[in-house]
Amino acid sequence: MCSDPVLSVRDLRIQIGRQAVVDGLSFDVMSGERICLLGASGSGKSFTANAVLGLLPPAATVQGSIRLHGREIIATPAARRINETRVAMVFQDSLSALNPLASIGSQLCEPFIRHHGLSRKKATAAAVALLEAMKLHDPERLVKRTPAELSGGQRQRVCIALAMACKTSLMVADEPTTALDVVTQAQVLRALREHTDAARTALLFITHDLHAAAQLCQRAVIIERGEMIESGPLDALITAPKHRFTRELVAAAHSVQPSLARPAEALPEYTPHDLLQSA
Ligand SMILES: Nc1ncnc2c1ncn2[C@@H]1O[C@H](COP(=O)(O)OP(=O)(O)OP(=O)(O)O)[C@@H](O)[C@H]1O
Repeated sequence: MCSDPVLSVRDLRIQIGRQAVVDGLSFDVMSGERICLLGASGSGKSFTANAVLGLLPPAATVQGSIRLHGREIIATPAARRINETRVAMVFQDSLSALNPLASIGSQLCEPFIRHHGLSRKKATAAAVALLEAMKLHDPERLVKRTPAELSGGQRQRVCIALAMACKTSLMVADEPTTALDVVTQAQVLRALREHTDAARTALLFITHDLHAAAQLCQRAVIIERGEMIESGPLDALITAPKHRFTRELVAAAHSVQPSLARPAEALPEYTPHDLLQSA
């Protein structure tokens, strides 16, 4: 891992009217690193993600600093970002993230054509190869379908493929597995892990789910009511949580799945059959 952060957030403050929804948040994401922003519902995770993406609502006032490769981007909305400061994104709702009227193929081709200058033919080949790498069955047929013709898990892997096609150095994934069943969650987390590893893409993973975070991330920033309460290597936070909220989070996660701290590399490849067998 190189020593310069890809993303550097300093004293981030976001207000909606008089309410502070993010209050003095600071953290770094290093090159190729996956970190999670972990907190309860309403703790300010999505506002932080949207500030990094340049997607804050007009009603929000923002202060502090967000640097991508050293360039200040806090006041630059997504639409005005240059190539070097673009951030790829994956959202919870894959159906609304994709254009319902356009084929999967035409949506996946767009970044290859627009940002990487490929011909339509080469872009289609690249799109098919990317879907194959996402372990999606029969990608040649899949590219001809529209989003509504796919399952939630297939669609979310298309969204990850779309984010990877943008070839940015940072990806933000906001609760990408929350709406999925456990088997599909594991597939999507594996796709995120393998592809960010392969492309050395840094990941800011937004979640309230410690299990999902433990499968994907090396480091965590824990927030409560818009403030950072604890941060560090995820393994250390799981084995020796310091803050009350982190302790509660770990205890609650252990109560549903005791083997929480398994390293990502050791995770089994779950199939529906395995889960049924172990039930
Ligand atoms: N449009 C809005 N106007 C005023 N306050 C808002 C608005 N949208 C969200 N909030 C408040 O901002 C705070 C942070 O919201 P945010 O969506 O960032 O939380 P979160 O941690 O992502 O929650 P979740 O896990 O439920 O998505 C919450 O207290 C929420 O009530």
